[in-house]
Amino acid sequence: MGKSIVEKIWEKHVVSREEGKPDLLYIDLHLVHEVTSPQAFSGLRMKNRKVRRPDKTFATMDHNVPTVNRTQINDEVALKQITTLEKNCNEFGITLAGLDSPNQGIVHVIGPELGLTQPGSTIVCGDSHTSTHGAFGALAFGIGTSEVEHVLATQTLWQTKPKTLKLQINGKLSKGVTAKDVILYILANYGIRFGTGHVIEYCGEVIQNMSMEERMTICNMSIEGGARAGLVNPDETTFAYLRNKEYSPNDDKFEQYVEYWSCFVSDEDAVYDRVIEIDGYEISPMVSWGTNPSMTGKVDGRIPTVDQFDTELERDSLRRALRYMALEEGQKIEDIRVQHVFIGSCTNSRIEDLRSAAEVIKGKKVHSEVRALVVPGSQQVKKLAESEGLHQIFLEAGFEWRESGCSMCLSMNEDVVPQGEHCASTSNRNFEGRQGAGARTHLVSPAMAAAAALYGHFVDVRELVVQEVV
Ligand SMILES: CC(C)[C@H](C(=O)O)[C@@H](O)C(=O)O
Ligand code: SF4
Repeated sequence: MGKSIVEKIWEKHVVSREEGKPDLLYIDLHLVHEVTSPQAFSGLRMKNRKVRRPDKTFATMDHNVPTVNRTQINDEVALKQITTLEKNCNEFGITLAGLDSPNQGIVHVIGPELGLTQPGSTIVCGDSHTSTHGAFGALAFGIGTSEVEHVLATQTLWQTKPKTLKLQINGKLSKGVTAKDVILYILANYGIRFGTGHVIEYCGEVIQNMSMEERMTICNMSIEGGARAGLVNPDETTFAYLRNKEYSPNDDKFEQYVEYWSCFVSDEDAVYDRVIEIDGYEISPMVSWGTNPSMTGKVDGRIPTVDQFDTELERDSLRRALRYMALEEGQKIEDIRVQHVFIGSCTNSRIEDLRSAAEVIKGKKVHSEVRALVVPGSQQVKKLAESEGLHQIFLEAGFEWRESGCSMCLSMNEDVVPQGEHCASTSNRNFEGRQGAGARTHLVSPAMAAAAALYGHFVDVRELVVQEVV
């Protein structure tokens, strides 16, 4: 019987196994950020322990860094977390991409772009969106702060073997439909719990045709479907991306690595605990209208009505979400007005995301009632975008062009959506208060966010594409 990539990576990393207990897994890469690491380092210090593999540990600061005047940190908690991370990295000998580093950025953007994220490896970080790295065929998952301490001290982690879910996306995507729409469509159709206890293996023609950045967007949001992680089998696209990255294997060893990485690809006859198939042609540009990522619909559709649901629980959760969002049941999604647009986050802040938004707004102006921000995922993305002149396109249209970080994805810095206002956001979570107390988030693709910035409400980006051709 064949094996799936998850089983192959797992078997390669088990250090110790005992009947009835979780397995002890070896961890190849531990990524660290300022929010979930302070107590872990304090724990080490109290027990007088060292970091076992500082060379397999890499840190950056992203969650609460300012995106303007980066050296001027006004928030006390943020300042404390940032200086604590600097001190900890210094003391424990860990490489840090700090605020003055050209490699600084959102932890899930910089791992891949530096070539730290590699196929067949186990990757952890005290952050739920670690699933992003699965795009490279790595088993990558978020861990809690006590586990961060365990990994720092031992380079291993106790884990129960997850179940496997094969999610095959057949056919092609229509023009104007992006990776973000694919994952939002999946969440809209299967809910926020369908992946519980599983690692999702994304495959099929749509995934094969995607760039690494698109695959990252999909794997990133696996966690919103409850999954432990999400991944894609490594292929030529993966290997091409990894060539010449700072921490990728050198040229002379690269082919050997490609051979090694290829061993992890799922066997044709691999068996999965669950299989889901969807059709790429069915997917439209999507907009979330509610307070979790599954409360999402097609841009040319309507918000559901209460009588469409069978149980009182579902009807209640719809009513509650609509009350928070100040929207009506049955309302047309295109009629939802937005006052803010945020292009950024580990879901959609890479160069292809910025290019796709820039293409929509080029030569046009942001609507007079909209405030729009672009926050590149990393300093490298920012620099590349500037070398292509994308920042000019954004600035001329009336967008603000910021420094890299998590920013308005969770508003731990000063980038906050005011109470009661709506934001078209390329991030991954739309929970109550996520972008500020009383803020109302709508999850969309970068192209859809850009279009909303121009019109002040949601518009079907496919129609813009068609109009331009005509
Ligand atoms: C701060 C961190 C623990 C958190 C996470 O784990 O996801 C954050 O990144 C988020 O997106 O909500
Ligand atoms: S960008 Fe958002 S989702 Fe990603 S790590 Fe930062 S806060 Fe979490």
